[in-house]
Formats: sequence, C-alpha cells, structure tokens
Amino acid sequence: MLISAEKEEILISQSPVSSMSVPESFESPQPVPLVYTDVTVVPEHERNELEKSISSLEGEVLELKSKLKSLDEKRREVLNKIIDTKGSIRVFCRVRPFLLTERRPIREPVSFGSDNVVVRSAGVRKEFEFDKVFHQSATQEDVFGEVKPILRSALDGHNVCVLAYGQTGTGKTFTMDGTNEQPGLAPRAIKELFNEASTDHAHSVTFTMSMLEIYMGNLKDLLSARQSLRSNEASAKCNLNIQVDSKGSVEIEGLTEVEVSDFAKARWWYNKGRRVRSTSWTNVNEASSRSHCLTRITIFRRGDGVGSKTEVSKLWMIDLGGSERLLKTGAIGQTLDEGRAINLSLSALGDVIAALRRKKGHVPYRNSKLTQILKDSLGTRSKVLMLVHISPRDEDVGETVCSLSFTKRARAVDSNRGLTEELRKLREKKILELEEEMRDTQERCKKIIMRLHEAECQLSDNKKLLQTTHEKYEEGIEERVLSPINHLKETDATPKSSDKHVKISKSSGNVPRFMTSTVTSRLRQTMSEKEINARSQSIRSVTKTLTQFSTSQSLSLSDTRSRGLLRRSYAKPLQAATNSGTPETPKSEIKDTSLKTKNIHDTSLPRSKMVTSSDSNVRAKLCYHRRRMSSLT
Ligand SMILES: Nc1ncnc2c1ncn2[C@@H]1O[C@H](COP(=O)(O)OP(=O)(O)OP(=O)(O)O)[C@@H](O)[C@H]1O
Repeated sequence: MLISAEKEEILISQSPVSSMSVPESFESPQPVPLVYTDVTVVPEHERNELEKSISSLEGEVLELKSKLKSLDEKRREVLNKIIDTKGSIRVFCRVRPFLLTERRPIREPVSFGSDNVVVRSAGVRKEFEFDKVFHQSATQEDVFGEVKPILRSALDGHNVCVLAYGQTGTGKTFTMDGTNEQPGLAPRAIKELFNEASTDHAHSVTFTMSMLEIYMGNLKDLLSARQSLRSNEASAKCNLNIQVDSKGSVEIEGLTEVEVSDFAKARWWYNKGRRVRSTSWTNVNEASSRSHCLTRITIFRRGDGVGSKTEVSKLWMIDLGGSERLLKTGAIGQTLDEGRAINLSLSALGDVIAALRRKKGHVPYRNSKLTQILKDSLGTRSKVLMLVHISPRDEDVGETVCSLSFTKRARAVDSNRGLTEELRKLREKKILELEEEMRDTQERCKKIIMRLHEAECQLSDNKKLLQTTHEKYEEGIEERVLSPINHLKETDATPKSSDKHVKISKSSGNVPRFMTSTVTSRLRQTMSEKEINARSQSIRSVTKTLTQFSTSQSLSLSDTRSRGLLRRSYAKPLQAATNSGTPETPKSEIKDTSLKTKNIHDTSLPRSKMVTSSDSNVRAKLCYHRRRMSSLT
C-alpha cells in the first residue's frame, strides 16, 4: 500500500524540484529526495481546533449570558431600592429665569437653596422643601440627569410618570419639549430609552407611542389620521373611552398607538403630535394652556430565553395645563369653564398623589379623566416625578405660593423635614452605599457585555469559517475523486509555461481556508526549500538509485478517507505556491512508504516518517511532527 490512510501521512516531493530543470522526456516519476512536510496535516489539525474553539466559545457565551442575567437582576433590585429610599414619588422645583422682556426687581421675591425655596411676600416668609431645586441657570441636561434613573426603572418593567406642573408661562413646555437647540425631557428620554435598549443583551425591547390631549374632560387623539378634521370636529369625534382590564391595566379605547423602531421615527411622531396640539387651538384663545398634553411610550421587554414572557411598562410624560386660579381672576364664559376643568383635574391629581404618599387605603382615581388614565401609573409599584415650575416675577408671587403649596401636599409625609437629623444622615448614607453598589454592578455588567460581544463575534466568524471549510472540502473531494488517475497525472506532469501556474493559482483559490498554509507551516516549508536547494547537487546523483514508482504501489482510492487525504495532500502545495507568489510548479509525487532510501539516510525510522535536514532547528521541529504523526497511527 502506498499510503497508510490511518497514518494520515503522505510524502510528497517539493516544488523546488521543478527548478532543477527536469527533462520533459523523463517519463517515469522523477526520483527526488523525500521531504516530509506537515502542510498536509495542518488542515485537519486546524479544523479540529476550530471545532474545539466553537464549542468552548458557545460555553462561554452561555455562561456570560447567565452571569449578565443575574447581574441585571441585582442592578434592578438596587435601583429599585435607591428610588424607594429616595421616595417613589419625588417632587422637583424649577425656577424659570427672567425673560428678556421682563424687568428684574431690586428685591427678588423668590430665593432658593439646593432643596428648598423661600418666598417673601408682603412681609410673609414661606419656605417649601423639595427633593431637588433647579436654579435659573440649570440646563436641560441638568434636569434630564435627575430623570434618567427612573427611565431605567421604566425599562425594568415599572410604570413611570413624569409631570410638569405650574402656572402658565413658567416653562412647563420648555422643560418637556424644549427647543431644537435645547431639547427637553421628552425627546431626551425617548433617545435614552433607545440607547439603553440597544445595550440590553439579555432582552429584546420594542416601543410604541401614543399622544393625547385632555381638554374640558374630553380626550383627543393627537396621532390620529383624522387630525385633518377641523379642531372642533376632531375633538368631538375623538372623545375616547378609558377601559381598565381585570389586571388593573388601563387602556384608552381607539387611541392611536404607533410602533417606533428608532429614535428618528419616534421624534417624527412626537413632533407631529405637538404640531397637531398647537395648530388645533389657534382659534380658541391659546386654550392649549388649559389642556393637558400626555405622551405615552409603551415598552415591551422580552427575555431571550425560550418561553420567556413579555413585560409591558409605560412611561408617561405629561405637560399639565396652567394651574392659575382662573376663578379668582374674574374669568367668564368658556375661559371660566376651562379653568374649572383644569382646576378640577389638578386637584384630583393632588388628592391621588397625597393619598399614595400617605399610603392611605383609598386612592380617589375616579375623580377626573386624568387620574383615571394614570391609575396604573401612579400606583404603589410606579415611580412618579413631579416638576413644579415657578416664575421669579414679583407679579406672580401669589401663583407661585399656590403652586408650591400644591406640591407641599404631595410630599408632606416622606419629606426630610419629618425626619430627625440622625435619620436623615442614615438615609443619605444608605443612598450613597446603594449608589456605589449600583455603579459597581453596572461596571461589571459593562465588562461582561464587552466580552460577550467579542465572544459572539468570534463564534460567528468561526462558524462561518467552519461552514465554508466543509462546503469547499466536500466540493473538492467530489471534483478530484471523480478522476483520481487524471489527478495523479496532473500532479506528476511538469507544467511547461507560466500559464499553467496561473491556472494552478486560480484553482488553488478555491482551496478551503483551513487548507491554506499557516505562518508556521510556511516557515517550515521555506526552511525545507532552502535545505533542498543546498542539496540539489547531491540529489541529482541520488535520484538514479531510487526505486521507480510501481503499479503494485498505486493508491487505492475506493476508500473515501484516502480520497480526502489525497485531496488535501494536493491542495496544500498548490496553495503554498500561490501564497509564495512565485511561479513554482508543484511537482508532487506520492511515494511508497517502502521506498528504498536507505542509501540516502541511514535511519531506522520507517521511510514515511523520515525527514531530511541538516539544520538542527528544522530537525527538532520535524521530529515533533514525527511524534505527532506516529501518535495518529
Ligand atoms: N428654563 C428656561 N430657560 C429659558 N427660557 C425659558 C425657561 N423656561 C421657560 N422659558 C421661556 O419662557 C417662555 C414660557 O415658557 P413655556 O411656554 O414653556 O411655559 P408653559 O408653562 O409651558 O406655558 P403654557 O402653560 O402656556 O404652555 C418661553 O418663551 C420659554 O422659552
């Protein structure tokens, strides 16, 4: 037998032989020195390694995902604790700066600290406490920074409500919508949701959006296609009904809900809703100040695991109607009605928040449309953030005191004032510790996500490589095994012109990647080539003594494994020639393991495992391959 299939080893002559100007007339296979080259075994070796690497990467990805899941649960827990310790209903105050058209008084009626506001009017000093006060110089970014944590909470499955409250002209719309240059909370929050969702590797998150307006107790769909109708008709036809399902989840019948796949789409719909709101009121005395505008983002969060449920949560961003006391300003007619409606719903909202804050048994949600809609988002599992806006003007002091009093009710119980100094310090310490734990967990999550991303990329690359390798490998076997004898002839023949090399190079381009030579194998091959060149003279004389390739030593190609071996043994030198960029002609020959080469090298090793080299380094390397090859037998 010429080739021992079990040994997976083939002795081939090296391409440099072709440079020895072998006469074309030389019919019988040219006896050449037998040089073992391990390039024939590298592909098998690499494929095995590829498979091993894939299975180890798959294991790592699973492990990382489970670690990420438990860290994510921990992060959720810690965040929830922080929000609960700070208070699930938080009230901030934002003081509007003086506008260019306004005159600054010598003694400003409103002064403020980091968490309190003091109003002086007619010799009376009133102080109000808040979770945070945003001064006149506070930017949109500063405000958003405080809102950000509860957005994370919305993504974690909690219903969240952000409300802008205050007298007309104090900056509610500026805080919620902002301008193109200074975007407000709503566009920033939507962007942040998309950002956060894109980094969530354990869940797939999708969003839908709805916008509506409550005016005089009627609900108007701001994203409806019917908005082309004139304002009055539209409001009449869009009086939507509020439904509560058995689980207590609130739904508004017929309200348009658009799927938003990215921030650009969400922004487009948001702007559309705002436009509809502002244009529909142009004939009605800027009544937009006397309506509430509600934007709802519904979050659908589904785990990657099989059978995992979809969690649904809502983020409400609400620009409330102006809170001024229209009844006391002598308003009449429609303005009076609007004022009544607004005051009713705002006071109902105040009652609900106060009841929740006091953890009172009964929460009066049914007293207004606004509180009915927000029933499932103002509850115990929800997070509420109210931003009270006040004016710095002297003329507005009365309204300022009213607005501040409204929120005083809302935060009467959990406020710091009710706590002793010791308890207050303890609470602050606990919050700091939790925040530290949160940062640490987030940092660990980030590292795991990075590694997970790397591992997934690596895994997908390796899988592609293995797939290509298999396909090409199978194709190669089919093509070449069809006519093995021709193949033998082809490899035995000495190409006459460079055209032949081009052809070879082209065909070798189809050689599977795992069959291409590695850096190490190319190095070994180069060393072997050098060795051959140095010995070319002695080789010439020796060749004559070599045994001719006999028919009894021909290959049996009925065995598929032998075919595979053959194919690999051919493909590799071809590719090596291509890689080297030299027009070398691979003049490969398959030699019998029993070739009489004893006269070349006196060695006890079987000929198939014999390596010729005078260089000790090469010998050492090749010895290693001898060992490896013998271990395959
Ligand atoms: N923090 C701020 N910085 C700069 N300008 C502000 C700020 N707050 C409000 N303004 C400006 O004050 C004016 C009134 O603000 P805005 O319209 O937002 O008030 P509003 O409370 O929403 O009024 P309405 O109830 O009528 O809708 C706007 O011109 C706005 O640009």
